[in-house]
Amino acid sequence: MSASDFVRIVEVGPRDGLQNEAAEVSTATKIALIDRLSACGFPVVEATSFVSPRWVPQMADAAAVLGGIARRDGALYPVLVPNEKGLERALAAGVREIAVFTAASDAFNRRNINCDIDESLRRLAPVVARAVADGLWVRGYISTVLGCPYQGRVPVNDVVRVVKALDAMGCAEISLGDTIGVGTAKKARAMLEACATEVPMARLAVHFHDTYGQALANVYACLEAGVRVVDASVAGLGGCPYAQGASGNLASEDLVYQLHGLGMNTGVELDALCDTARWINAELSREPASKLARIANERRFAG
Ligand SMILES: CC(C)(COP(=O)([O-])OP(=O)([O-])OC[C@H]1O[C@@H](n2cnc3c(N)ncnc32)[C@H](O)[C@@H]1OP(=O)([O-])[O-])[C@@H](O)C(=O)NCCC(=O)NCCSC(=O)C[C@@](C)(O)CC(=O)[O-]
Repeated sequence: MSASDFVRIVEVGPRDGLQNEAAEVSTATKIALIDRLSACGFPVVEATSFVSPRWVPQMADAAAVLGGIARRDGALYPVLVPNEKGLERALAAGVREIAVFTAASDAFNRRNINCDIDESLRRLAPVVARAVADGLWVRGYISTVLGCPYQGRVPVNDVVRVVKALDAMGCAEISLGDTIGVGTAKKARAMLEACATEVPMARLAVHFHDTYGQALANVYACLEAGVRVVDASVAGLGGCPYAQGASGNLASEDLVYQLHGLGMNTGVELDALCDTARWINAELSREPASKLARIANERRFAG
């Protein structure tokens, strides 16, 4: 990997991070979080999701959140969309970027979206087709790429099959999610490389949860394999409501520290990000899950 490479970080905290919070987070706090992350320089901030509020009540205010944010020129603000109803709501809210999602495991999909993989692909095809026809940027997520909380091991071929299906549908980017953070570096790299035999590496992203403390090592292995899009969540917020035991995402500030230390560019301002991590931790009355947010003078050794 070349030191000067740009790594595009997709900041998923306002969606993946907050969706699992038990206590209701106010719309004002969600808006302030997105605006602060925009100001840190993230090129992509996943803002919210237009899923069923019966399933994920925390995201019920999606339209109000989008209506309140200050969009930074050039930044993308995708939202999760599970079905045609979600797309209708997102379009009505003026969304220009969406993310659809499925999994490499039937068992997880049934808990998360109430259908198996094949049915999810049938449902998503018209959603993606319409979004692409309307000129929207569409990202596809695949959960459980390195293990499923219900099924256990997930064969790489099952991941590759779903990658091919999302690519054929028209997804511009496909994010490979280790939903429960069980992956290790060698397996993560092998899975990514298998996917890259079907879809160019430039259109693949990696999305690690840090449940087993492997996320940064997995990112490093995948950077060596050529990936340049990495998902992360400020303060390591997160966890999936339908994957018990899944801890937060890889913390954005720990990732930025790593990437800048490797000489890579992200466009993200680390001090402002650490301030934002401390701020959202205080708002949510949480202890920082990231290493960086615990350190007062993170800048001294950065870069
Ligand atoms: C997919 C469904 C809707 C199926 O849910 P269902 O119950 O099978 O669907 P339904 O069509 O029978 O709808 C049930 C009710 O929800 C309504 N509804 C239906 N759709 C919508 C919508 N879009 N917006 C608003 N309302 C909606 C619908 O109108 C109906 O309302 P009722 O008539 O009963 O009052 C549901 O299972 C769902 O919303 N699941 C989302 C779960 C979720 O958000 N999980 C977290 C995101 S995935 C994730 O975090 C992983 C990721 C991406 O980060 C990567 C990784 O780490 O792995």
